[in-house]
Parts: sequence; C-alpha cells; structure tokens
Amino acid sequence: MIVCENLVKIYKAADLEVVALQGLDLIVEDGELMGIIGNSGSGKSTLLNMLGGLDRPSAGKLFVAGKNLFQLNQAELIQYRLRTVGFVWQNNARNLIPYLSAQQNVELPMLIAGQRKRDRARELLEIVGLGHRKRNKLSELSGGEQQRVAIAIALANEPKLLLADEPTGSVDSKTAAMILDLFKELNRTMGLTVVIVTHDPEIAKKVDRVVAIRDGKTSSEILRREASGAQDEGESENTHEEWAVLDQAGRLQIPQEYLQAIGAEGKIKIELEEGRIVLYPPPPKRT
Ligand SMILES: Nc1ncnc2c1ncn2[C@@H]1O[C@H](COP(=O)(O)OP(=O)(O)OP(=O)(O)O)[C@@H](O)[C@H]1O
Repeated sequence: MIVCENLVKIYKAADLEVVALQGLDLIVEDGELMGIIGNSGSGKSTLLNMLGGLDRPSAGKLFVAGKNLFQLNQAELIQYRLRTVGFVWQNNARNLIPYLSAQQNVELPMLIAGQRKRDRARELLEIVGLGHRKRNKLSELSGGEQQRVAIAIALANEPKLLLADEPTGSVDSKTAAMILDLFKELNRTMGLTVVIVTHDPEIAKKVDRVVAIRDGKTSSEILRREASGAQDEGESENTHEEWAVLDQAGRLQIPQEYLQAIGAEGKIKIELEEGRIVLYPPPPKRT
C-alpha cells in the first residue's frame, strides 16, 4: 500500500531550513494496521501529510496505492485526497457542526461532494457503533462518540488507506482504547489499511506493528512475537519485540539508553564476534 524510499522533506521559512524527514524508508502492506510513534518534532505529522497528499515531499520516492505521489499534478492530488485516503485528526470534533445531528454531520461532506446518501450515512454510523445515536445533536455526544462520527466521515468515500494523527490525543484512556478497537475492527472487517500516528507507546498492544521515528528517519520497529501467534490479542508487553531498522546504506540508530548504559559517546568500537556484532565503549580517559 505504501512505499517510502529515502523520503526527504525540507521546510523553508525565510532563510531557515528544517529537514523534517531525513531519508525515511517505510513499507506498509495492504491491509496492515500499524502505528507510528516518536517524540515531538521527530517528523510523524510531516510523514502523514506526505502520505495524505496534503503536502509534497522534497526528494525520494513515495508510492501509495500504486500511485507515484511525485508525479500527480494538482488536480490528481485533489482526487487522491478525496478518493484514496481518509483522515482522522486529534481535534476532529472541531470540524463537526454542533447543532446538526450525527447523521447530518456525516451527510454534509457527501453533499458537498455532490452525493446525497442518507442510507450510506446511516450505514456508516452503524459501522462505527453509533446507529442508535444518529438523531442526537453533536453537542449531545461525548468526546469519544464525536470522534466516532469523525471516523464515519473519514470512511464516507470508501478510502483504501485511513490516516489517523493522534486520534486518541484528547480523550480519556477508556475511550482511547475503544477508538483503537474500532480501527482494529475496520481493519479486520473492511480490509482497510490503517496508519495511526501517536505519542502513546501503548499503541503497540493494539496494532500489528509499530514503527518508531527519530530525527526524521525510521529507527526501530516493534513487532508482535511470531511464537505468540498472530491470533494473540497481545495485551501483554512480552508478546512484542523491538528491532532496529537498517537503512539502505547500512546505518542504524542505536537507542540512546543503550549508548548511555555503556557510556558511549563520539566513537565506539565495532567487532564481529561469532556471528554477532558487538559494540564496545571507548576505554576510560586517563586523568
Ligand atoms: N510547516 C512547517 N514549516 C517549518 N517547519 C516545520 C513545519 N512543519 C513541521 N516543521 C518542523 O519539522 C519537524 C518535524 O515536525 P512534525 O510536526 O512532523 O513532528 P511530529 O513528530 O509530528 O511532532 P508532534 O508530535 O509534536 O506533532 C519539526 O522540527 C517541526 O518544527
């Protein structure tokens, strides 16, 4: 579904350049449910904006659903945003209209797109588990329910890829778990590919794979352990293991805490020992 190769995004503002993505590699399979985590400023939202066709990358390769996003002209990019991807943002409810009902809120974007699909709006609300609340005004719904209305809207054009940026950022942990369960259900029942960007490391328990981004590059992946079985619901931490990502040039990012643990800074010695690559800290400085 997604192929990013050596993706670079440079923001230019006045005489300042910010390299938000520094040669990022990422492959997401059709029908995958995956998370992207990383500290603030690591480039998560930038990546999502590139995947959603909201902004253009500066260099590299980017294919989504077979489309080369570098080659789409402005009109094709608008079609791509309308037809191929669906978006869910943290404060989606802000884009919804409080005095309209849940159903009218779902119908409205379809009306704007030239369709009047009352049945479809009802069906979408059923899918997100809000069929019984369709006549309630948005202002009468909880934060989690409003977020589900937003997810129904994101599904209206039958996207192949759902992009969610901090979708649980402004709800409590119980509601957050319900929203993540909904993504999982949509992924399983509709075969929707879902990419969720979050600060929350707990996401690993709800998705098949989590990719960590550091300084604009993928640094590691947290995968469900094979031995525990794909059917495992994975609610316990030891069903997952972390892998460092090796880029095409053989570079990898070593977790900061590992480097600190061996007191490494500046240079480290690397040796190949019996099928292992071993990193040695520098010898203590003489005083
Ligand atoms: N429009 C922009 N113009 C200039 N710099 C930008 C712009 N958008 C993002 N940046 C910079 O790019 C880098 C990556 O930002 P990005 O928003 O992608 O990070 P993030 O991981 O999503 O952070 P957060 O978790 O805080 O949302 C940061 O240094 C940010 O300041």
